[in-house]
Amino acid sequence: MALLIDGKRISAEIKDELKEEVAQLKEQGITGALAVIQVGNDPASSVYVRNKKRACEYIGIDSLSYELPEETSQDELLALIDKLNKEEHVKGILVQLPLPEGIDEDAVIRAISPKKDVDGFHPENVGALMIGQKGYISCTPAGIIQLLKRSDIDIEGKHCVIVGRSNIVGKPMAILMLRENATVTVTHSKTRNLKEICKEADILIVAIGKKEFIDASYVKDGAVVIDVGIHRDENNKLSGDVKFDEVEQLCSAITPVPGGVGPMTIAMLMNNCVEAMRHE
Ligand SMILES: Nc1nc2c(c(=O)[nH]1)N[C@@H](CN(C=O)c1ccc(C(=O)N[C@@H](CCC(=O)O)C(=O)O)cc1)CN2
Repeated sequence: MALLIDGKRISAEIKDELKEEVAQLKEQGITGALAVIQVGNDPASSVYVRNKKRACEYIGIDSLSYELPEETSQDELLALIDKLNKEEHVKGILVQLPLPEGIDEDAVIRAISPKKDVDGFHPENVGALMIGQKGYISCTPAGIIQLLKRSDIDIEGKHCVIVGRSNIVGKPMAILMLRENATVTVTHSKTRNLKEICKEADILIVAIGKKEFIDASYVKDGAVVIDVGIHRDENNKLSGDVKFDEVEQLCSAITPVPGGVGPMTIAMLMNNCVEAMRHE
C-alpha cells in the first residue's frame, strides 16, 4: 500500500507551529499584516483568497483584503501596491494570480517590494533562490519540500523528475531539489520520450496542468509521486494531473488531490509572512 502523503495534516502542523511563534512575537511587541489583493472574481481565486485570510486569522496575523473589480487598470493596481509598500504595518503583500487580461503580471510582481513579496515571485527573490541566498521562496515548491521531509522521504541522491517548467512551481522546484542534493530532470510539453524519462524518476513531481495526464505507465514501481495539479469538474469534484487510482497501486507514496500539495501552499505563505514579521 502506498503511503498517502497527508498535506492537510502537515499543513495544520505547520500552522500550529507558526501560531505559537506569532504569539511569542506579539509578546515582544512585533505584529504585522498581510495585504491580499484579488482583481476580478475568478471563483477558484476567491476560494484561495478566503483560505489565506482564514489562515492569517488562525495564526494571529492581521489581514487586509482588497477585492478590486475586473476592470481595474494596471495603473490603479500599481498605485495600490505602491501605497502598501510604504505602509509599515503591512509586512507582506500578495496579488492573487491569474490576473485579468490586459494586466501585465510581471510588472505587477516587480512592483511589490522584494521585502514584502511573501509569494517569492519577485525577480530579486527568485535570483536569491538560484544562488542559495536568503529570500522568500515560492510557496508551492517550498511546501512540497516540507511534505517530503515531514513524511521521512529521503531526497539526497534521488533522481527527481519534474513535469512542468512554470516560474511558480517547476523552475523553483528544480532549484530546491538540487539544494537537497537530488539529481534533477525538468521536462515539459516539448520533451521527447517523456514517458521513459518519468519512468526513471525516484521522485516524480507533476505540475503540467493537464487533468489525469500521468497514468501508471509513466511511473516506476516504488516511486514517490507528487501531484500539483488541481482540476474541478462540473460537479465540483477535484482531481489532479495524476490518475490517482492507477498510480497509487504501484508507487510507494503519493499526494492526493484535494488534501495534498494545495493546503501546503497556504501553510508556506504563512511561514513567509512570519519570516517577514521577524525581519522587523
Ligand atoms: N499569488 C499567488 N497566486 C497563485 C498561487 C500562489 O501561490 N500565489 N498559487 C495558485 C493557487 N493557490 C494559491 O494561491 C492555491 C491553490 C490551491 C490551494 C488548495 O488548498 N487547494 C485545495 C483544494 C481547495 C479547493 O479548490 O477547494 C487542495 O488541493 O486540497 C491553495 C492555494 C495559483 N495562484
